[in-house]
Amino acid sequence: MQSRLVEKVRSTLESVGVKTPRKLRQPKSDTSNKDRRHKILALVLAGGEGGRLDVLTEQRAKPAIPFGGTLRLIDFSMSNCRHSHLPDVWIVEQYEVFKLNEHLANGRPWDMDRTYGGLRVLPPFEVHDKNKNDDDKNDQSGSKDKNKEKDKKKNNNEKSQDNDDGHGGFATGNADAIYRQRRLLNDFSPDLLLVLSADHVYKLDFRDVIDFHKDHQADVTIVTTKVPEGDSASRFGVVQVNEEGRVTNFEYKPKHPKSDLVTTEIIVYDYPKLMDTLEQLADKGELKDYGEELLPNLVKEGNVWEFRLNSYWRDVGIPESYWKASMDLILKKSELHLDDPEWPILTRSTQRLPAHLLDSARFENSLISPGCVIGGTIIRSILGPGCIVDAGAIIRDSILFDEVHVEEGALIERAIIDENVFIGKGATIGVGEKKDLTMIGRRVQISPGSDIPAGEKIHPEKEED
Ligand SMILES: Nc1ncnc2c1ncn2[C@@H]1O[C@H](COP(=O)(O)OP(=O)(O)O[C@H]2O[C@H](CO)[C@@H](O)[C@H](O)[C@H]2O)[C@@H](O)[C@H]1O
Repeated sequence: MQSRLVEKVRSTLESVGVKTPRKLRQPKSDTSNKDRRHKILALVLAGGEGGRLDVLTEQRAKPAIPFGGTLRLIDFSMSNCRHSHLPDVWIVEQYEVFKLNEHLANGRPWDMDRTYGGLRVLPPFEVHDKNKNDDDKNDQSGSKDKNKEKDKKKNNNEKSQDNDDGHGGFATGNADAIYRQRRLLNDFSPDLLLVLSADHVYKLDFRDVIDFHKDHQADVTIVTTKVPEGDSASRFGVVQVNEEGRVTNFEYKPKHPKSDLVTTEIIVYDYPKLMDTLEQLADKGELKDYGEELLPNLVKEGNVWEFRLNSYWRDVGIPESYWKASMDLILKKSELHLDDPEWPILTRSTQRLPAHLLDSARFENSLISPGCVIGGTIIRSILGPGCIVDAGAIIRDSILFDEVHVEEGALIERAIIDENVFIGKGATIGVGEKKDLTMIGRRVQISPGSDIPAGEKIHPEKEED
């Protein structure tokens, strides 16, 4: 009744040329779990080591890396889930969980901290190991066959770190990570599983992909995009499609890509089909990443479709692409439009005072986060919360994470400086002919007058006890 009235108001307004707000437009399909025909679960894979990001992921999970000063990488998948009104979002974790969990704050930044549904974090876990218990009993009874039993146990462990039928333990890739959580997933029993990574910069209404998937009665829908400008298709899953949009070929990071169409790591699966396939593959051997066995197998079966994303999408899994996407925030602001009031990228931010820009400060096209105190010169750079840049220091084409202190006379060029770094008076970082990015890990102290040449990577200092 109410919706008919809303529809009438909307059509009257639009008939006289008034653009109606999103709230009044026709609602998209109902993704609420009350619709038993399509129970949808979003699964965000956030447990990879992200080793290609070098010193930035030595002490934190890739999804928890800062982006644009105040955001973290996982904010993009989380905000897209929230704005797409997905009722259940689960996060699969494994590597460096503490900082990530602190940021997730039980889902509060995305209004997902609910009693029923909302955010659920899936850490790696151990389950009952019958072999282990039997061994312990034998040990206690002082059996003469102790060594024989130990050998048996060793062989079992070599098979995998898991137990009984493969639940739990640490995953060897992201397909394996999904399969290891199958008990919880099966209990929830979704019809569709939306699998996302947590290291991409984009905005997308997942309801459009889900509608497409249902319309095509697909086994799998892969969101694809043209390989981003200046990037190489070889570091992605590369797909070929026919004229109706069916995926005809999938190659995992091929040396010689046959197309410029790549997967965005946004994939909708028919859940029973996914589990059947994982089950079959697990029987044959290790599951590893889904690009290695899972997707190629499903594509061969012939019911995998592409949903083309034509708007901004960037994978930021290597330093160069992370740096470029960060610079896009400054140089291509309108393309990304991160402060769209209808689709804001939400985050858990700490309370800070506004940035304090001193008389001596000079700026060119930069992003300065709250809590900064700036006396120096900042050119095309991004500063996270709480940075201090003393008068006479110059920062150019660089990214500083939280709480970096740059002293007077220091010069920083084309560098990524992690949180809590101190850069002493007159030090130079990344200055020279070489174009390679310079990266300084967390808590590193650069002494006054030091020269850190372009391309250098300095490992983070160990956490204090
Ligand atoms: N053990 C684990 N537990 C939980 N999460 C984990 C995990 N291992 C990795 N992940 C997560 O999975 C996501 C993707 O992982 P990577 O960034 O390592 O893969 P990559 O982007 O190279 O390939 C990816 O994208 C290409 C498509 O371009 C696919 O073909 C390929 O299978 C896929 O890994 C990340 O968000 C990561 O945190």
